[in-house]
Amino acid sequence: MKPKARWTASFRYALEGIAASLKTQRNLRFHCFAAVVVIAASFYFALPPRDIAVLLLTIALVISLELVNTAIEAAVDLITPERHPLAKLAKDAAAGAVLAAAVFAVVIGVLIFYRPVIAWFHALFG
Ligand SMILES: Nc1ncnc2c1ncn2[C@@H]1O[C@H](COP(=O)(O)OP(=O)(O)OP(=O)(O)O)[C@@H](O)[C@H]1O
Repeated sequence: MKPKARWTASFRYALEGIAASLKTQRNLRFHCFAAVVVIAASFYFALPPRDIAVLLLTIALVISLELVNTAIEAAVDLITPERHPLAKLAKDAAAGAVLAAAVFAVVIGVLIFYRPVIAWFHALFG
């Protein structure tokens, strides 16, 4: 395969992975929806580029970990249909990684949006 065709195929497979994960993983759909809301809010509140960059990085981290979590779940299910403590550890640790990133994402969101939202409320309701 030519290098360009190989690159195109890899890109297509990656998009297929994202599409398949979106179809099967409700949490991933929720995180993508939350990401769209956060990005829209960051433009609405005219946040400085550095804050938007931090939010984008945080969103990328959560969504990427959600995709890795999906991959680990699939790999574990492929390896063993039986209950095994290591299978549990793999799935729970992967889910824990998503949870840790999501909790810190909420903290980062509060830190960044706190002032503009308070100012917005003051402007609206005096
Ligand atoms: N093969 C297994 N051996 C031991 N424990 C398992 C195994 N498969 C799943 N579990 C336990 O059950 C939990 C739920 O697993 P499941 O495969 O249903 O994924 P999930 O967390 O429901 O993810 P999702 O709903 O996003 O697919 C895991 O977090 C783990 O604690």
